[in-house]
Amino acid sequence: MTIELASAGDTEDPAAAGDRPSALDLLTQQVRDLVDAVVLTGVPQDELVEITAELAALTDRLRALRRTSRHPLAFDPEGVPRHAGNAVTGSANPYALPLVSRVTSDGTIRAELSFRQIHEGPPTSVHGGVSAMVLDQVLGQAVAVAGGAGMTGTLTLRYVRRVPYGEPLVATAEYLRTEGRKSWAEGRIALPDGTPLVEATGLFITPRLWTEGTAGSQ
Ligand SMILES: CCCCCCCCCCCCCC(=O)SCCNC(=O)CCNC(=O)[C@H](O)C(C)(C)COP(=O)(O)OP(=O)(O)OC[C@H]1O[C@@H](n2cnc3c(N)ncnc32)[C@H](O)[C@@H]1OP(=O)(O)O
Repeated sequence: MTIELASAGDTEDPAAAGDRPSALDLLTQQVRDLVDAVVLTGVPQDELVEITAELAALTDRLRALRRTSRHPLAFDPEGVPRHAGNAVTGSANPYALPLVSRVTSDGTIRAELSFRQIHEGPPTSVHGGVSAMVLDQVLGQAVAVAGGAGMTGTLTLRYVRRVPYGEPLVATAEYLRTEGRKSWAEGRIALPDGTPLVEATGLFITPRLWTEGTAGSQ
């Protein structure tokens, strides 16, 4: 198999890399696959011991050279914040789904997603905190695209129906209004036919420090 990689240095600038995955993106996806495999594995104990030793060696190889800075925050042409290290969207963060959002013609943030078994809370259902994390992100993106980027002040959720994993779902969010440094948004995780599973409203506050010219240093 030939894998066409983004060229060296592109990892810091997704726009420059185009649609080609970087080596770091591929590593990250491999680790996600690994995590899924760990949750579902049924291999015998002695095999688990051997695999653990191999993973420990790989972990040491990755630690041989450590980043000294965070992944940078950038904005795509639609104004959606992109951050490779983000816990929900990060292309370089194995913990992230990753969630890929776009802005629709009416300004709605829309992301198609599918949770996995690693997101399980109650048996056969997605953990409520994981749903909250996704909604925090898309609501935050909605206010950011509208020009009111901020930190979450409050996030209110209504869990309407159980959220399944392994099925296609849609997360959407709309900017509502701004008063001073406060902006509000609402959103939901729904089935593809629009049936709501979790609904959310959120207040996002642009920290005083950001308005004083130190954005991104928090
Ligand atoms: C530019 C780059 C942007 C990048 C963004 C990418 C986004 C991507 C999407 C990411 C999405 C994920 C996002 C995440 O995960 S954000 C992570 C989760 N949230 C936090 O960690 C926030 C922690 N808190 C703070 O940093 C500060 O307390 C903030 C910034 C919120 C306010 O501290 P600041 O010193 O600036 O404000 P102030 O004290 O002068 O108060 C101002 C006004 O606000 C009112 N108030 C204050 N707090 C609350 C509250 N909790 N609920 C309701 N109201 C609150 C207050 O009464 C006052 O009202 P009024 O008296 O004026 O009426």
